[in-house]
This record gives sequence, structure tokens and C-alpha cells, in this order.
Amino acid sequence: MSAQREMKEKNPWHTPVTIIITVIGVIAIVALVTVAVLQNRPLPQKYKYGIVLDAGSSHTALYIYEWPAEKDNNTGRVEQTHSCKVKGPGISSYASNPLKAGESLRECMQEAEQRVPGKRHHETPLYLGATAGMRLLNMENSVASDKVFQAVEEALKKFPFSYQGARILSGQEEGSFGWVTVNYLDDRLKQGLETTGALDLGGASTQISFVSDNYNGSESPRNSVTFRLYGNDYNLYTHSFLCYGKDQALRMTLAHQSQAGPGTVLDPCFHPGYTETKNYLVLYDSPCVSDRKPQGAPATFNHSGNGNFLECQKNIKSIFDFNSCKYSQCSFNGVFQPLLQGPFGAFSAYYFVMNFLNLTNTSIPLDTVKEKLKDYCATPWNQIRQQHPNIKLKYLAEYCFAGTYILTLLTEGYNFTSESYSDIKFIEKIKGSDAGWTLGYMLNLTNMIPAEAPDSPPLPHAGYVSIVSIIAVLIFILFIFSLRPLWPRCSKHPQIV
Ligand SMILES: Nc1ccn([C@@H]2O[C@H](COP(=O)(O)OP(=O)(O)OP(=O)(O)O)[C@@H](O)[C@H]2O)c(=O)n1
Ligand SMILES: [Ca+2]
Repeated sequence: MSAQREMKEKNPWHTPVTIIITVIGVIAIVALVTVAVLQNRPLPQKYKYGIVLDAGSSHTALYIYEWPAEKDNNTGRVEQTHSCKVKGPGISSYASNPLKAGESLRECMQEAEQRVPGKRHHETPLYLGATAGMRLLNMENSVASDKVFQAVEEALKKFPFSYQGARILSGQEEGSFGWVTVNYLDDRLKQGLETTGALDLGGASTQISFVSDNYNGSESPRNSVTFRLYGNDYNLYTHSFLCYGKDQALRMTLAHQSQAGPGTVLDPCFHPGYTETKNYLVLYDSPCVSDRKPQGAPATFNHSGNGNFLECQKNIKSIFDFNSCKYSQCSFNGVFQPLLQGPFGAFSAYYFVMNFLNLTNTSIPLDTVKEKLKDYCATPWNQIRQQHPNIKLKYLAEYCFAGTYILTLLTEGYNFTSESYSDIKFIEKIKGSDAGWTLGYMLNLTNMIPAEAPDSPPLPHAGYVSIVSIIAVLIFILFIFSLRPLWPRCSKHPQIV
């Protein structure tokens, strides 16, 4: 018994000095780590907001973007939190009743008022950008387009946001901001990775934008846009084809066919059994076709389908000029285009159409895609209607044309081949945000992408805390060892006295 007590008394860790040192040391480490954690804890997130209205030719959509308030220009953090599709047609369709254009936006704007926290309203920038529909209206009747903008402006100013103006985007802006959006959302800009090209198909115009190594902008300066983003220089090729959006391309194809003579148009791009009476005035009411209006045409014509993919493709090709090119290489209509390069994201109507047709998988060989489309076009209209009772008839009737147009534009127009077709991805959203020009437009106008790479802390928060803790423990152990002379002597084999 007494020998055991002796051993206990001689245990060096049980001397008062070491116990006090240990307690003080533990308290010091806990204090140090707590201070480090508290000091560096991310502050409770506060968000800022931005609103962009995309006034397209076929419809207007409102997008709300959100980003952490303290990280305005710190990369890849802006996200779309809400979108609202305005009921009715695009604002350019209200040329004869501009007030209605303003009114049409009210519902989505009220939704935005609900979605953005009240105390942020006054500092939330609100932009409206109009694209090809307003470009065409402006060409046709600039007084009418000014009136539409006036009405839209008055309607938007009634809301508590920071209204930043409504304007028509140039084709270059539309194309290049779409490219910025896609590459920003994919985190390609910040990391200086190979970029993704952008293909946007709207109702009235279409854009192609990509970076190509063999293009420095000198051959066709009007197709060149340069950006310096996060310390990298980009020389972007971009072109917008006015009138080559899905709806205007359909008009041009129809106009081409109706030149054969008034009466009935038997259209291979529409399903067998499809038949509608259409108005010549409506068909030719666009600067894209107005010069082709036949003389002395009757008021209406009968538009019927016979569903033939190859014939449809032939008709569609007739709206492209593949012959004139004063550059080293062209896409079509004498427009310069450098060699295609890299992956491409194809969005808007590219996605709507190919998604409907179940053809978004581009690893399917192009020939198989064409076969499937051929079968789809040949399917009787009655059967199509029965299979898709919930799809808007106007869209439904046009998917055969639209699919054929998309393949023709990509392969004959932009020169994608059976091989490079698989470089295209049909996309709707990237990480929850819609692909389109709106996000890139807002990032640009709010200076949210810095020209130079931002300074970032060398370590993430968790790494920092771990390193501080490990170092603190090491210092403590060293401290204990430095006190060795104070340790009471201990012997390995305590002797029984
Ligand atoms: N589910 C849908 C939705 C739209 N569309 C078609 O897609 C085109 C509209 O594409 P969008 O990108 O919305 O065009 P806008 O932005 O309105 O037009 P633009 O960019 O030319 O101004 C229209 O032809 C419309 O018929 C479709 O086929 N299926
Ligand atoms: Ca568009």
C-alpha cells in the first residue's frame, strides 16, 4: 500500500507547477483559437440585387440577380434568383398602342417588388435592353419605336428601383454579353480557362460568338470585341444576323415559297395535314421580307404542310447567300467568320426546339439526328397534336421547321461538321441562371468583373483556422518542454524506501 502511494506522489505530471502550466496553456490555446475563429468568421450574408428586363422580339422576361453585398467584384458570385415571363408578345408588337407595352410589364415588376427586400429597392439597378424586335421596328418606324420606349420608361419609373434606362442593344453587345454570361457562370473567366463559344437563337436575330486563335480582329474589325477580364485579354469574334431568328427566318422561307404565285403554299417544313389560312399583309409586315412582297397578291393564302425534311432544308437554304465572300472565309451573306474553335453553348430557341424534339444529346451522330427529324416532319399533324395536347399550337406547328432551320444554320451557315457538331451543348441554364445576354449586360454595367485578377486571401477560412490551431498546440508543447528544468525529478524504477 505505502509503495503505491509513494509512486503516485512521485508522478511528475501531478506536481502543482505542471498542473498550473497545463491549465494556463489549455486556456491560452482555447482563447487563441476562439479569437481566430471569431475574428475571421464570415459576416452574416447581406445581398445586393440587380434587375434586367430582356425585351426580345417574341416576349419580354425579367431576371433578378443577387450577390453577397461585401463581394461586389469578387468573381462568380452573381446568381439569378428569380425570373418572370411577361404575358403577351414582345414590346415591339405594341407599336400601334405603346401604352400597352408599358402596362404589360407591370405584373412582373410587381413580382420583383415582392422578391427584392424592401430596404434594397432604392439601390437596386433596373435595366431594360431590347433586341431584334425593336431593332426592326426602329428601322421601319423610328417614331413608333421611340414611343414604345417612352411608354416603357414611364411604366418602369413608377417602381421604387434605381432605373438605369431602356435601350436597344447592338448585335455585337447581344452576342458578346451572351458569351460573357456563359463563361462567367462556368467560372472560366476567373480561372483563365479555354472559353466556351455562345450561340443564341432568338425570334428575330441570331448570334454567334467565340474566341478563335487564328483571329486577331484585323480581317473584319466590326466582328471584333475585346475584353480584359480578371487579368486576361480576350479577342472575341461575334456576329449577329438580323432576320435570322427563328420567326423571321420562317417568314423569309415562306416569302420565298409564296413567290411561286399566289394561292396555296404547300410547305415541306410543316406536317402533312396541317392547313391554315394566312394573311399576306401579316407575312410581309417586316423589313426582313417587305421587299419581296408580290405585286397584286390577294389578301390571304392557304398554308398547308407536306412534311418533307429534305425539301424543307432546300427551301431554308434559299434564304442564305453562300456565294459572296470578300474575306478569307465566310459563314454566309458575305459575313467573315474565322475557324470554329472550342466547345459551344447553344441556348434560347436552340434549346427550346432541340429539347422539344428530344435532340439535345449531341453525341448522337448528325446523320441520325437528321433521320429522326425527317421522321418527325413526316408525322401527320393530327397525330402530333394528339401527342402534345398541352403545347401552344403555334410553337407545335413550327418545330419541324425550327429543327430543320437549326441544323441548316449550324452546318451550312456556321460550318459545323459531323465531328464538330458534338462540340455543341444545347443548354438552358448554367448553375441555376438562364443562359442569355442579360447577366453579362448587368455585370458589365455595374463593373462587376474587374479587369485585373482580384487579390484573394491565400488560405480559405477553414485552412486558416486549422493552421492557427496546429501552430498553437506546437508552441504549447515546446513551452512545456522548455520548462523541463522545473519538472520534478522522476526515476523510471521508483525504489521502495
Ligand atoms: N417553348 C418555346 C418557347 C419559344 N419558342 C420559340 O423560340 C423563339 C423565341 O426565342 P427567344 O429566345 O425567346 O427570342 P426573343 O428573345 O424574343 O427574340 P430576339 O432575341 O430575336 O429579340 C420564338 O420563335 C418562339 O416561337 C419555342 O419554339 N418554344
Ligand atoms: Ca433573345
